[in-house]
Amino acid sequence: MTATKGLEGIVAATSSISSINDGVLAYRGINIDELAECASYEETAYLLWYGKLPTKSQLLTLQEQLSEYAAVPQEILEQMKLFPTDANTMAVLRTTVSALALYDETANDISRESNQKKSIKLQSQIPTLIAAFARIREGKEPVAPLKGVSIAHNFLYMLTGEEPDEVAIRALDQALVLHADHELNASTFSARVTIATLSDIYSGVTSALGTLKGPLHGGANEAVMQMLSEIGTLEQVEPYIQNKLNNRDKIMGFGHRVYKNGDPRAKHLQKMSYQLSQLKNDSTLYDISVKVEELVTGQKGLRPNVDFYSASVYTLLEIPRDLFTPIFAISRLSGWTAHILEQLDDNRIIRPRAEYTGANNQQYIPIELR
Ligand SMILES: CC(=O)SCCNC(=O)CCNC(=O)[C@H](O)C(C)(C)COP(=O)(O)OP(=O)(O)OC[C@H]1O[C@@H](n2cnc3c(N)ncnc32)[C@H](O)[C@@H]1OP(=O)(O)O
Ligand SMILES: O=C([O-])CC(=O)C(=O)O
Repeated sequence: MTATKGLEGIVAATSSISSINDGVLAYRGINIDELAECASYEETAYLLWYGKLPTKSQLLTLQEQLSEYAAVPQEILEQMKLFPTDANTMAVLRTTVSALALYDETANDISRESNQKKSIKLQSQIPTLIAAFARIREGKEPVAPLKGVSIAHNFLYMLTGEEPDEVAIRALDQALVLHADHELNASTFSARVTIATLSDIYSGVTSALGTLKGPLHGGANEAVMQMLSEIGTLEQVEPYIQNKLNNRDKIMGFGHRVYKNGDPRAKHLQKMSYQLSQLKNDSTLYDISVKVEELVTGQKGLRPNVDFYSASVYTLLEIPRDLFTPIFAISRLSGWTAHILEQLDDNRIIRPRAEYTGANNQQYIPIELR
C-alpha cells in the first residue's frame, strides 16, 4: 500500500453537483461564468440543492423560507456576549453553528426532508450569527434580520443597521455565487466524511467550518489582506514579494491543487475589485494586487486563486478583515449541504487506509524500566 500525499489526483467520490474540467468550473453543468453574470446567490443555492434552476414561484418560496428562518435563538446571542471580544471569528462561527443543534429538536433527524429544511435554515442563520458577533464584540446589540431581502442585502444590513447600497449588495451577491461550491475541496470532503458515519447535518457543517478556517483553504482570503496591508504601497510590492520568494515563503491567494492555468473565478473577482476601486476613487489596493500578481505569476508561474482578489473586494466593501472567511462560509454552506444530501442518498462510510511507516515488532516495556 502506497500513500499519495494530500490525496492528490485521487478520485474519492462521485458527485453531480459541480465539476472542474479543463479549467472550467460548472455548477450542475452550468458554467460559473454564466452564473456569475446572471444568477443571484439564492438561485445558485437552489440549483446546488435541487439540481436545477428554480422557477419564479420556487425561488419565491425559497426566499420566504430564508426570511422565516433567519433569526437565531436568543440563548446563542446571550452566549456570544460571554465570548472574548477578540475571539477568532471562524471559531465563533464553528462554536455557534454547533450550538444551534442544541436548540433544534430535529437536529438528529437525518431524513432527506429534514436535512433539506435544515440546509435552508443554516443558510439563513449563519449570516445572522456572523453579523451578531461582529456587533456584540463592539458592545453593540445585534440587528434583527430584515424580511424579504436577499442574503447579501440582509448580511450587510445586519452588520451596520443601515441600508446597504445596490452596488455593495450586487458585489457581495456575485462573490457568494462564485464561492458556493467547488467539487471535493477540503471542507466539503470533511463534511462528507462526517456525514457518512450517519452523523447529523450540524456536525457535518461544524467539521466543514473547522476545515475552511485554515489559511491553506478558506482562511487564505484573510491572509491575503494581511499581506496587502503589510505591503502598504506600490513601491513596497517588489521588495516584499522578492523577499518572500527568496525565503521560499508561500504567497497567499496563489496556487491551486486542481487549477494549474488559473482559477476561473479569479477574473470575476478582479473585475469587481477594479470596478469598486473606480467607484471609490481609490485604486491603491487594486494596483498593489495587480503588481503582486505580475511578480508572482512572472517569477513562479503561479496564478491567483479565488481568495486573492476577494480580499480587495471585501475591503472595498468596508467589511472587517476577520469576516472574510466567515463570508466564504455563508456561500459554501449551500455547497456543503448539497454534498451532505448527496452523500446520504447513496451512503457508504468513508474509511481509507494508511501506509504504515512506524516501527514493527516492538515490545511492551514496563514503566519502571523505561
Ligand atoms: C479556496 C481555496 O482553498 S483556494 C487555495 C487557498 N490557499 C492559498 O491561497 C494558500 C497558498 N497556496 C498554497 O498553499 C497551495 O498552492 C495550495 C494549498 C492551494 C495547493 O497546494 P498543493 O496542491 O499541495 O500545491 P503544492 O504545495 O504541491 O505546490 C507545488 C509547488 O508550488 C509551490 N507553491 C504552491 N503555492 C504556492 C504559493 N502560494 N506561494 C509560493 N509557492 C507556492 C509549492 O511550494 C511547491 O513548490 P515545490 O515543488 O518547490 O515544493
Ligand atoms: O478546491 C479547492 O481545493 C479549494 C478551492 O478552490 C475551493 O474550495 O473553492
